[in-house]
This record gives sequence, structure tokens and C-alpha cells, in this order.
Amino acid sequence: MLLEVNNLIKRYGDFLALDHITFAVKEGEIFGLLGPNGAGKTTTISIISSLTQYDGGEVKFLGKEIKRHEMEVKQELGIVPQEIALFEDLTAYENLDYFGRLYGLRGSLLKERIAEALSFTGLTDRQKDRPKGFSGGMKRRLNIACAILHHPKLIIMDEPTVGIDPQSRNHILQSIKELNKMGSTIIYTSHYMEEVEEICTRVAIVDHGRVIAQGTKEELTAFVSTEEKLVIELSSVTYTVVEQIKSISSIRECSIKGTSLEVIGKKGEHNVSRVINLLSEAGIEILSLNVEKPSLEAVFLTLTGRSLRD
Ligand SMILES: Nc1ncnc2c1ncn2[C@@H]1O[C@H](COP(=O)(O)OP(=O)(O)OP(=O)(O)O)[C@@H](O)[C@H]1O
Repeated sequence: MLLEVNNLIKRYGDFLALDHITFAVKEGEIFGLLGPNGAGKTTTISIISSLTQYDGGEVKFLGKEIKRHEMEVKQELGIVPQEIALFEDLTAYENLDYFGRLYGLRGSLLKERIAEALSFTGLTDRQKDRPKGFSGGMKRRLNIACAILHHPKLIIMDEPTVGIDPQSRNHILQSIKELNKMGSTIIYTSHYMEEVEEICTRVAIVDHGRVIAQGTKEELTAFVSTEEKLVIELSSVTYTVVEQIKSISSIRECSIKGTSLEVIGKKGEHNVSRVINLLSEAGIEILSLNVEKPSLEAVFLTLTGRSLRD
């Protein structure tokens, strides 16, 4: 395991912010920490980064307790914090130069790494400009560039897409995938389940300072889901056929949405073939059929009774 977080406890006064948080990250993963605002994601990350003290449990990086190997562990981490941390009066290049030196890079290696990070984040053309005039998305990209200069083993990103434009958001999500392909392990925190679904290989769902479920997306959704949703686009549709579909015992709901039918039924009951048979008997042409997989949102809702966005 690259990182093991075991029974982590953190109190702010009487408030228990982390209540025995436990998860492990393997080398090569994009690991998602998914949870609503206030769940404890930032606190967890700042403990892993040795920026916050904790009250119980342990954090191990490559088998070593981080408390005892703080400097060594810091060298292997690249942190992209939620609050952008840049010097507004230095140019993009100078910011990178500063952060590179903090990690002990010097001379031609430093220059090489700065050029690589600028190119990777699409900021080569803006290296002489100051972040003062950058958009939120560009500042975030520069922050990512600063965090990857020293080729860390583990990159931790805390909600890097909050409040930025869609183009930069896509750029960031693509670069995370790219960094991962190039060998970095990534922890990605977010309250956007779509992003976590898109990029993460494994996920821990966090709520009120606890990990309430963890696994691959497939494991998590299989764990809670007993239903499936079919979306069928048709050449035409009649109420008679809707009634016939509704009368199938394993189907709970069938409704017309524009030119499509939405059918919700129990999984594993051959709903697709039953519905197709009924439609072809009625002489209705199927233009497309899609079986929608349950989302992580549904997992969160089932486990907590609340929506992630509440
Ligand atoms: N310095 C602090 N003093 C007191 N309470 C704090 C402090 N920092 C965080 N908290 C509380 O601890 C809980 C967890 O906060 P944390 O920032 O870790 O959550 P989060 O999941 O990262 O959410 P967000 O995305 O909003 O930052 C919240 O209830 C928060 O109000």
C-alpha cells in the first residue's frame, strides 16, 4: 500500500471532525474521496500533508508512520490545496522556480522540470505573466504545475475544479488522467460525483467524518442497487403499450419522456428482452436502447437518506 489511513480521529474543541477515518490507497490508483461539504475531506488531506495535528489513529506512507518521517514523506507528496497558493506578484515562471527550490531542485534539472510542468498544464505561453491577471482555472493549473515539479509519488488534489470555467475543468480532469498514466498515484477529493465517477478507479464515500462505503464504482453501486433503468427511444409510442409494460411483474415504473420511454424495474429479471418483445409485437420501432447504471449519488442517498448536494 502506498498510503494507509487507519482510524484517524480529529477534534476541533468538542466537535469530532474525523471519526475513525480508515482507507488505503494503492500505487497507481486515482482514489476519490467523495463527500458533501464539511464531511472531513480537507481535514483528512491536511493531516496526510502533515499540516494538521490529529488526536488518534495513524497515517502510513509506504509503511512508515508520517509523524516520524515528516520531511521524507513531504518530498514524495504533491499537494494541490483548495485555497490557491501562489505569489500574485511573481510571474508564473518565478512561482514555479520558487516551489521547485523548496523541493530542492536546482540548475538545469529545475529548468527542465519547470518547462515540463508549464507545457503539461498548458501555460507555456503565459510563463512571463503574473497570476494576478489569470482566470481561476489558470491559477488552479499553475497550482497543479507547482505541485508536480518534483515528480511526487502521490499527488493530492482538494476539490481542484470548484469555481472554475468548464474548459479549465476539462483540462484539469484530462491532466489528472495523464499524470496517472505517467505513473503518479492520485487522491482526488470532490463533492461532484460525476467527476469522481469519470476519473477515479476507487472511491471512499465520506460523511460526518466517517467513511461510510469504499470500493470501485461497480462494487459500490452493486452493493446498494437492486433496480435498473432502461431508456428506450422509439419511432412512436402508445399508452396501450405503456400499460402493457407496466403489467410486467418485475417493472415498477414506465413513463413517456418526449419520444422515449423510461422503464424502471428489478435487476436480473430479463426486463430488456421482455420490453423488446412487447414493443415489437406492437409494431413499434426501437431507435435506441440504453440501460442506465446506478450512480454514486444513488449510493450516497441509500446510505444516508440525503442527497450529496443537500
Ligand atoms: N479549524 C477548524 N475549527 C473548527 N472546525 C473546523 C475547522 N476546520 C474544519 N472544521 C469543521 O470540521 C468539519 C470538516 O471540515 P472539512 O473542511 O474537513 O470538510 P470538507 O469535507 O473538506 O468540506 P469542504 O469541502 O467544505 O472543505 C466541518 O464541520 C468544519 O466546519
